[in-house]
Amino acid sequence: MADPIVEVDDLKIHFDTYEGRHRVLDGVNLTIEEGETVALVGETGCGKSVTGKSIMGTLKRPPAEVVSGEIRYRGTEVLGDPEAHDRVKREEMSMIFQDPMTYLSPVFTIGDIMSDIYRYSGESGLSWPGLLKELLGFAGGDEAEIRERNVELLRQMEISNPEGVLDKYPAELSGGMRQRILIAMALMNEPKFLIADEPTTALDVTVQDQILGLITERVEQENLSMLYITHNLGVAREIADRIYVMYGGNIVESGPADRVFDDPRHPYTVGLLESIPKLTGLEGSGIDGSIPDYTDPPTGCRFNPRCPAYMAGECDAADPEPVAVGDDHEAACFLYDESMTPEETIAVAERDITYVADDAASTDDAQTNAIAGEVPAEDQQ
Ligand SMILES: Nc1ncnc2c1ncn2[C@@H]1O[C@H](COP(=O)(O)OP(=O)(O)OP(=O)(O)O)[C@@H](O)[C@H]1O
Ligand code: NI
Repeated sequence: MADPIVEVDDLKIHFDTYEGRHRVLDGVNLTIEEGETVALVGETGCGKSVTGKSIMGTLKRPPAEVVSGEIRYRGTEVLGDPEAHDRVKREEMSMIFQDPMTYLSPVFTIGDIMSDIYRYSGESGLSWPGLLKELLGFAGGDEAEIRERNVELLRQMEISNPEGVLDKYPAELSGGMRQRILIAMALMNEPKFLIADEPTTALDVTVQDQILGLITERVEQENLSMLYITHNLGVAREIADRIYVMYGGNIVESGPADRVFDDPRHPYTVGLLESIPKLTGLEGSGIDGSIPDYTDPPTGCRFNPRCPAYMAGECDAADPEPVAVGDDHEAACFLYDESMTPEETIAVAERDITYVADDAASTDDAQTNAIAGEVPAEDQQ
């Protein structure tokens, strides 16, 4: 096993709002190893972005409050040490987002914005040309060389007319082009670790694949480690070495991508996967209940009100700890205990977890029982 690059340990994040206290992250544990691509999946509102922002150090505190936990980057605790976090962020991490327009100022050209990023990085004490020299091994650092470097970055993103694009304003470019530019910018500081938060969700289907291809190509070529946040289970399976499934602010299941998809053990994961064919076939159906109310979450396992394998007196009494259900495969569920063999856990999953059959998907009853949430709607885009 490679060394961990990022470790999240018992992360609890609450938000104080006028509606009350939102107990969102409820003890998240997550590890990303060197060179590994990890996908974080789950319905809308389950806490994926809050987790990503916590790791990136961009969560605003307040309203967010760290109730417990540690985040270690190559062994250095950063959650409680903003200076260390800033340094790591500047030198090693980058993030790409769903909506590039939020991060591209409309009044500057792409070339200007890219230059600004160098200047911002320069706040660490190095001048812009100095930083370039330092980071990119440039001998000089005059305007022409910097422009040259920007052109090269855009070319890596398969932008065919990089010179022209540098002189354009963000609004003059397509969504896909803007996302390519944002990825190029994210790679400017030569990060070692990338967080991608739904980077293709806002794009046309045909463009989604191209962007995903560009990201995975860069990740492979530069040997980056990546946390990829998505609703789209197909994408997660395609790109991830390991998957973390999140529900209501908890990691409910984790493991190698193939294992989690082929042998899901947590009732939530089972429902999530079963809801895919339904959703691609039937628009708007199969949606049931909702994620927990974070101001008043269910006691015990937060999934218990929606769970087909719910056991009264157990699931509502205590928080389930992750249990090994296979090789490097864990589920946080009272159906399993550590003494079981992987085969026994499969038998339990098959016996105790039953969702409504697909052919009943159009009835009201199925709608209240099936698990779908927003996941498939996003998959359809
Ligand atoms: N700034 C905030 N103030 C108050 N509550 C917040 C704030 N940010 C997030 N939350 C709470 O955290 C929950 C999880 O948000 P998060 O953005 O992490 O979900 P997500 O899994 O990324 O969803 P999506 O797939 O829609 O992006 C939200 O439902 C909301 O209740
Ligand atoms: Ni999100």
